[in-house]
Amino acid sequence: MGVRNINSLRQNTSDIVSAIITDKLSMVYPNGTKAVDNVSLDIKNGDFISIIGSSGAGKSSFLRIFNRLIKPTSGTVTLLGEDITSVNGRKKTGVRRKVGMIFQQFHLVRRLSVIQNVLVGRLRFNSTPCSKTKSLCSIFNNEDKEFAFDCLKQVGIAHLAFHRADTLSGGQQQRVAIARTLAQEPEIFLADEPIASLDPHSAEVVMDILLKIHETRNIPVLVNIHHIDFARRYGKRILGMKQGGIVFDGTSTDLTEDEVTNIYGAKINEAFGEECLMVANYV
Ligand SMILES: Nc1ncnc2c1ncn2[C@@H]1O[C@H](COP(=O)(O)OP(=O)(O)OP(=O)(O)O)[C@@H](O)[C@H]1O
Repeated sequence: MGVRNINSLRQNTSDIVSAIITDKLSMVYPNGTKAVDNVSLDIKNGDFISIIGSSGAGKSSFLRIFNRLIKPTSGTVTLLGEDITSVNGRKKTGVRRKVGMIFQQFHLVRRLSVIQNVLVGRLRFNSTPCSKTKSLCSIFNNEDKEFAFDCLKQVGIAHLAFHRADTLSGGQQQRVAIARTLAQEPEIFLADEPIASLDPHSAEVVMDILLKIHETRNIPVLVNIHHIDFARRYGKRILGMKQGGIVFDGTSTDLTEDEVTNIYGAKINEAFGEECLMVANYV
């Protein structure tokens, strides 16, 4: 199957709200590397998307444009009805609040407790200046603290709230990162290789949580995943990236072996890596 035409997609799903629309989006790094190449897509609130592709295909760069961690070099991105292609300052901060993101390497403050890490997600709702002499918890009101606890409950680790972040397992730390993202009340959820460092069981727990977030909040979730089995199992829609372009846009049923071979080319082994085989044996 080829890339779906943006207009036909709009017609098919006209009753569902667009969360992200990209039009001829490209990203060329200063050294000349074209990471994203002319991508036009319509992403709906009802989308749970697995993005697959070999290392260097452009998956991370593509996601990072949506919370404006990087600025595209041409084309446009419309996010929740607003053109965010070139926003700066407060508007860019507003985009970062609306678009939550987790990463392979959790990015927690290791020496802080779990609940303090989650409260970091509330910082953008809090106007109290955070000085070195004030502890992080003291600048938040009870409502924020209850909210943070509730986020931890949603990822099943409220009992670990007062543990130091660096005493947790990788899977637990990723759940803290998800809770911190929930605390910012995102309208779009991005996950860049969220399970790449996790054991098979933890990987499944994390993917189940992301799916639940999508279903209960009706927000789009876009997940970069290296391995095909997870992408197929969880993605309601799968995007295949190759050399910065989208070469596949369809369901797991549409994703034939030929499509997988086309997406990964000579790097086909990346699609069925060791971790993936471990998971396949485990489930
Ligand atoms: N800051 C940067 N400066 C220059 N080139 C970059 C930069 N970041 C990424 N690239 C290049 O852009 C291309 C796309 O990289 P990107 O990380 O987006 O791909 P990816 O599919 O996410 O890869 P991986 O799965 O290995 O993370 C690659 O060729 C990469 O080397």
